[in-house]
Amino acid sequence: MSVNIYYENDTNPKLLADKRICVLGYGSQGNAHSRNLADSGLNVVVGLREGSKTFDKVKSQGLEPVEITAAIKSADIICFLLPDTAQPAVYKQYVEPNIKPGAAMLFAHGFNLHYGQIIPKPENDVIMVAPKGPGKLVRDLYEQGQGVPCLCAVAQDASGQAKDLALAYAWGIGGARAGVIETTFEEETETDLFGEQAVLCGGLSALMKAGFETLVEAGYAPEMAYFECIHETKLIIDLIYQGGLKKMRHFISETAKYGDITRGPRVVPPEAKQEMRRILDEIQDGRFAREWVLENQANLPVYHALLRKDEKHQMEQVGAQLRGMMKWLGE
Ligand SMILES: NC(=O)C1=CN([C@@H]2O[C@H](COP(=O)(O)OP(=O)(O)OC[C@H]3O[C@@H](n4cnc5c(N)ncnc54)[C@H](OP(=O)(O)O)[C@@H]3O)[C@@H](O)[C@H]2O)C=CC1
Ligand SMILES: CC[C@](O)(C(C)=O)C(=O)O
Ligand SMILES: [Mg+2]
Ligand SMILES: [Mg+2]
Repeated sequence: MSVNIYYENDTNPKLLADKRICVLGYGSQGNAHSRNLADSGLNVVVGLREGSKTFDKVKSQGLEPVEITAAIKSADIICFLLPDTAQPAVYKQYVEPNIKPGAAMLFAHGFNLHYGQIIPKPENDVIMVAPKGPGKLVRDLYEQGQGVPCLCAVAQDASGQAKDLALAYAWGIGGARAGVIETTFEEETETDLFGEQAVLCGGLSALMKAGFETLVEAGYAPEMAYFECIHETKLIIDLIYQGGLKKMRHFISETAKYGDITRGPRVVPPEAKQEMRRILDEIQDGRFAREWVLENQANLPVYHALLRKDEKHQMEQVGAQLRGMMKWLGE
C-alpha cells in the first residue's frame, strides 16, 4: 500500500482526556460523531444556532446542547459538521471572533479550506477526520463495536500534535477500529468531489435515467424499466461492495456476465473518460468551486430548476408507486 493507514493501537486517546469537544451541527455526521465521542467517554457538547429546533432532540439523546457562541468560547476542538455551504458564514460570525488561541478546528470534508472560503488563524490546528460513509452507518457500526474507515489530514499544525489529535478523534468516533488513511485536504476534496459528480451521484443517476428512458421510449412498460434499471442496482452494488466485480460476477448468470463485459464498455466509451477528465479539471482549477459558491450567492436558481426537473421524471413517479409494494423498504 502506498498510503499510511492507522489503527486503534496507533492512536493516543489520552490526548482528548482533558479536551472539550464542540460539535457544530446535529445532522447526518454531527449526530453520529457527537454520540460516538460521548460513548467513548469524551467531553462533548453540541453547538446549535439560536432558536434551533434540534435542542430537544440533542437532549433526548443524552447530550448537552449549547448555544453556538458559548459552545465555541469553551471548546478545545471545534468540529464543523454543518453543510459545507453554511460553514464560511458560521466561521466569520461565530468562530473567528470566539475561538481560543490553542483550539483546533476539525472538518469532515475539505472544500472550504481547500478553496479558501475559510481562512483560519495561524495559531489554530486545522485537521480533518472524514468518515467514508453516511452518519447513520458511522453510528450503527460504532454501536456494533465496529467502525467506518476514515480519512485524516492536517492543514495547519500549530500545536505540533495536530496529526495525533486527528487520530485520537478518529478513535473516538470508532473510525480507527476499521482504519484511518492519511491524506491531504487537497486530495480528499478533489477526489470526494470527483467521485460524487462523475460516478456515485451524478454518473449513476445519469446512467440509470438513460437506461430507463431507452426502454420506455422503445415501448416497454415503465414498471419493467424501473425494476431493470433502478431497483436491481442495489443488488449489484451490494455484491461489488462486499467482494468487488469478482463476487458480483460470481452471482450473476453467465449470460449477464457476457453482456456485462462486452456491452458495458460501449456504454462508457473512451469519450466518457474524456468528459470525466474535464470534470476533474474543473474541480482541480477551482471552476466548480467558484460556480457552486456563486450559485449559492444567487439563491440557487440552477440547483432548484434542475432538481425540480428530476423530481418530475417518470422514473421517480413510477418508483414511488412501486416502492409502495415493498413495505419492507421503509422510509
Ligand atoms: N452527509 C454525509 O454522509 C457526509 C458528510 N460529510 C461532510 O460532513 C459535513 C457535515 O455534513 P452533513 O452531516 O451532511 O450536514 P447536515 O446538512 O446534515 O447538517 C445539518 C446540521 O447543520 C445545522 N446547520 C445548518 N445550517 C446552519 C447554519 N447556518 N448555522 C448553524 N447551524 C446550521 C443544522 O442545524 P439545525 O439542527 O438547527 O437545523 C443541522 O443540525 C460536511 O462538511 C460534509 O461534506 C462527509 C462525509 C459524509
Ligand atoms: C457521495 C456523497 C458524499 O461525498 C458522501 C456521503 O460521501 C457527500 O458529500 O455527501
Ligand atoms: Mg464523500
Ligand atoms: Mg462529498
